[in-house]
Amino acid sequence: MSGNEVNDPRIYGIKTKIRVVPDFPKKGIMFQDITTLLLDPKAFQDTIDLFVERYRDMNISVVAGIEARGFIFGSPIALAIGAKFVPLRKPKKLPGETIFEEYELEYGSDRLEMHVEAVNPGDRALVIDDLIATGGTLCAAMNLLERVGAEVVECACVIELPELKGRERLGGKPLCVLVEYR
Ligand SMILES: O=P(O)(O)OC[C@H]1O[C@H](OP(=O)(O)OP(=O)(O)O)[C@H](O)[C@@H]1O
Ligand SMILES: Nc1ncnc2[nH]cnc12
Repeated sequence: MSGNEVNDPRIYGIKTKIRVVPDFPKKGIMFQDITTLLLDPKAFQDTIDLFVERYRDMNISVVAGIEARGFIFGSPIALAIGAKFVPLRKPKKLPGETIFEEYELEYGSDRLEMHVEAVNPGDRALVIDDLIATGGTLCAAMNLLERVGAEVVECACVIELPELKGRERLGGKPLCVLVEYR
C-alpha cells in the first residue's frame, strides 16, 4: 500500500486480477479494468478487507464514493466500518438539493454533485474511488465535502497511475493506494 507503506501479500493477487486494456476508451489510454477483479471473490474481498483494516479505527463517519466505480468499493467499506455512505454523482442524478464541482479528466471533463444534507459539519470523511489518474476527480470530491464543513481524513483508491502526478493535486491530503500501474 503506498502513501503509508503496507507490504501485504494480498496485494499481488489483487494486481493480477486487474485487466489492462490498451487504447480504451481512446487511443493512448491504458485502461485499468477493475471488472475482472470483481469476478474473483477472493481478490475483491481482499481489496475491501485491506481498506477496512486500515480505516475501522479511524473514527470515519462518512464514506464518500465516486460514481461509478467508487460505489463498488465504497459501499462495502462503509458498511464494514459503520459509517454512512454518500454517493458523489455525475450531473442530474440526485433529486435533492445539491452542490457541484467541475473537473478535467484524462479523457475529457466532467462534474460531480453531492446532496448537501447528506454531510454535516464535523463529519470525518473518507473518499473512495477505483483509480487516481490526474487527481481532478478526487480534488473535486474533497472540495464538495469541505464546502459543507466535513474534514477529509484520507482518500483511497485501488489503483494509482503515478506518472500522471494526481497525488500532487491533493494539497498534501493523504492518499492510500493498493496498486501502482507504471
Ligand atoms: O484522477 P482523474 O484523472 O480525475 O481520473 C480518475 C477517474 O476517472 C475514472 O472515472 P470516469 O470519469 O471514467 O467515470 P466512471 O467511473 O463513471 O466510468 C475513475 O473511475 C476515476 O473516477
Ligand atoms: N487509465 C485509466 N483506466 C481506468 N480508468 C481511468 N480513469 C482515468 N484514467 C483511467
